[in-house]
Amino acid sequence: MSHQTMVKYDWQSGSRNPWIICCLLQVLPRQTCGLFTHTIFYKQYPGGPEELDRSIQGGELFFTLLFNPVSIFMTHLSNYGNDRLGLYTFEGLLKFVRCWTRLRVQTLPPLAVAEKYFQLFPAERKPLWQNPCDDKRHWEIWSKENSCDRLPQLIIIGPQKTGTTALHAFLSLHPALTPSLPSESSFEEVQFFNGNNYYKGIDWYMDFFPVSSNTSSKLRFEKTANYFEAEAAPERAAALLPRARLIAVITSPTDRAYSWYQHQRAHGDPTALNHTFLEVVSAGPEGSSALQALQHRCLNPGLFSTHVQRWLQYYPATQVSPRSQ
Ligand SMILES: Nc1ncnc2c1ncn2[C@@H]1O[C@H](COP(=O)(O)OS(=O)(=O)O)[C@@H](OP(=O)(O)O)[C@H]1O
Repeated sequence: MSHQTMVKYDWQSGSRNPWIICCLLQVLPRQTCGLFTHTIFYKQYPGGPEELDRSIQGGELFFTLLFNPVSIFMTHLSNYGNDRLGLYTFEGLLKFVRCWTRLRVQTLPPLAVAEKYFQLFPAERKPLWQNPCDDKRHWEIWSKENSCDRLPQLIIIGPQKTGTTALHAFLSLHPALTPSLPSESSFEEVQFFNGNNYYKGIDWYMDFFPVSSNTSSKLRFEKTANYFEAEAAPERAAALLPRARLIAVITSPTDRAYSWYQHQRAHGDPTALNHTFLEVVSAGPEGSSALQALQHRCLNPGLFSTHVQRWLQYYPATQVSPRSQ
C-alpha cells in the first residue's frame, strides 16, 4: 500500500459542530477532525495496520457508520484520485457492513447529502459556536494567530435600563478587570450572542478582547444589556463560555419600563412621542403594531423570573449573580 492521505471526521466526540445554510450555500457540518490530515503509509498506521483493520471490521469506524444516520468522510480533493488508503478503508468497511448487517448503504452526491442532513438535523442549520480551546483536536487545527486568552470570563447580561452602563464603567476602573473594546456601532456593548453578529463567528467576537502581555492575567468582561431577554443568548453563551460568570441587574420592572419609554422618546421614536407611558403599558390587542412592539420592549425584559430561569437552564446558579440596584 503506497502513501496516501486520509482525513477522518470523528462523529463520536459528541461535540456539536454545525455549520449553516447561508446565502444559498449549504455547508455541511465538518465534524471534529480526528485522525490524519497528513500523508501516511498503510504500514505506518498508528498502532500498526491491524489497528486500521480492527477499526474497519467491527471497531470504531464501523460503529461510526452504524450509529450515525449520515456519515461524511472526506479526503483532500487533490488526493481523491489516488487515495489508496482511503479506498482500501472504505471498500473494506462497506464489504464488512454488507456482510454483517442489514443496513442499506446509500451514496449520494454532495448536494443531496446536504439536503438529507439538514432534513434530519434542522436545528443545525444555524451554528452554535463552541470554544476551540476546550477540545485539543480543535485547538491543534485552529489558526496559530488565535489565543485561548481572548474570550471573556465575565458578562454583564442586562437587562437594559437597569444601570448596566454605570456598572460597566465602574468595573472598567478596577485594575484586575479588562473591558471589551468599544464597538463602533453599539459603544460599550458587543452584541454578539443576541443577534446577527453571532453569524460573524468567534474570530469577530475575540477581536473585542485583544491580548497584550499586561492584560492576560486580568479578567476580561463585556456588557450587552439585551442578552438578558434574548431567547438564543443563554444557549449560545453557554456553548462558547460555559465557565463564564454572569451578572444580571434586577431592579423594579416598572422603573425599568419607564426608563425604556423615556429612552425611546429621547431617541425620537414617534410611537413613544405620541403616547403616554400609561397608554403604552396598558394598550390592548387593538393597538397598532408599533404600539404593541413598544409595549413589548417596555415590559418583556422586566419578566425577570422567566429570563433568569432560561439562563439557569444553561448555567449553574453559582455562576449567575443577580444584583439588585
Ligand atoms: N448606580 C445606579 N443605580 C441605579 N440606577 C442607575 C445607576 N446608574 C445609572 N442608573 C440608571 O440606569 C438607567 C440606565 O440603565 P442602563 O445603563 O442599563 O441603560 S442601557 O440599557 O445601557 O441603555 C438610567 O435610568 P433612568 O435615568 O431612569 O433612565 C440611569 O439613571
